[in-house]
Amino acid sequence: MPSDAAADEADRDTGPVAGSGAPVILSNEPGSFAWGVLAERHPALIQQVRDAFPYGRRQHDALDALLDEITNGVVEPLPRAEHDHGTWSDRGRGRFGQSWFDVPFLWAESYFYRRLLGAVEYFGSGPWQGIDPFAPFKQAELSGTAVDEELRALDALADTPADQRAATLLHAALWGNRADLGFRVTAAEPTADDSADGLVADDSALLWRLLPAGALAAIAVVADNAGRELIPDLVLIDHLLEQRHAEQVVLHVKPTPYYVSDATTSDFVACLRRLTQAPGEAGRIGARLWAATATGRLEVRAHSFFCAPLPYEEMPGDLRGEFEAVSLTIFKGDLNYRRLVDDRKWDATTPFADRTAYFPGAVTALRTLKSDVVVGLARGTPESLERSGAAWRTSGTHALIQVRE
Ligand SMILES: O=P(O)(O)OC[C@@]1(O)O[C@H](CO)[C@@H](O)[C@@H]1O
Repeated sequence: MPSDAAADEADRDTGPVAGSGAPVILSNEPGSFAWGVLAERHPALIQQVRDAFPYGRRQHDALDALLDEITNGVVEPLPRAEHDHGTWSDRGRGRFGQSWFDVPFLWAESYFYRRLLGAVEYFGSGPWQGIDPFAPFKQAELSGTAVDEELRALDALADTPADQRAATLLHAALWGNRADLGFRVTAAEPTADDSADGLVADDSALLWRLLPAGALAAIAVVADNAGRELIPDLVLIDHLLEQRHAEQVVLHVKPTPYYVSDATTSDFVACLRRLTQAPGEAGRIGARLWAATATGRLEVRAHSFFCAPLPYEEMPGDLRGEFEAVSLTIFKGDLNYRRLVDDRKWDATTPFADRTAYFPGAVTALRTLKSDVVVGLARGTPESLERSGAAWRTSGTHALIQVRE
């Protein structure tokens, strides 16, 4: 569990203040994507969590109160007794007392997950301490037959040439980002057909140029979802280590449950175990990764800033130092993208390099589009996507690979 001191530290040393010039995304436009998350997904999620555990009276009352607050009330501060009361008092200055719909979307979602964990006594000192309210959903996905099939498919890849395998594994990790259980609370899962021609930006050639085989670089991977996203991420990491694109990989996960399916250390362990227990190539990959953790070639870290409601431009000095120390950082997923470029209504052709100029080193985003923010598109692309009439920004049918050297 993160200490209050660590989170305080993360917030104190904040570096330059994040971008300006485009309006911050709020959730107060009925019918907008952000509005739907607060008005529909969050209440549905409270119900799902309530149904998934034999919680006691106190927890049911707390969930009722949270539901009432997010639908009819205003943002309330954390109770004084909470270990991170001070941290969130600072983060929430100017936000408490407002409607949840009128504060920045990124902040509201993040605080919602903190409050949900509070309601189920995740941070308490009693018997529910550390019980992940999303664990049943993550476990069901990880033990499902879809994962069996995905692991079996690795056998066919074992003998393909390394560059072809690299491209396939990169795409598997990219599209694995559709496997987001929060996204599935209300939206239908996109079908395989939806992804045909779905790349709106593809800097993969530059990515491989930055990672030549034999370069023995250190790489950071900022994970997103567990299960059907983290497994292809781990398979890609194994490939990078095996082919000596990287000598060391640091995998950054969340310190506490977040956005339903975001990967924590427990989820990393569960995914690695799933791989090692699989037959064939998947099992061999799992064994190699397990051994890599013991030698330090694969290291897992869980900085408190990964659950902060802030853009990465405001990252604390120690995390900045970690990214400075590697040759490339790969950010997985939609939330990481929102935090990387800042959750604002940017013109979609704003260069990705401009929005990430503050980042201390080369950076890559592998993301399926599941919220309104996007940058780095070629001129004319946003217009032609709009003409298609599809919900290309938010439905997970489109994806991007963006790189800044
Ligand atoms: O980071 P991820 O897992 O790719 O996506 C997180 C996400 O589902 O959560 C938010 C809605 O709750 C959206 O911004 C986004 O679609």
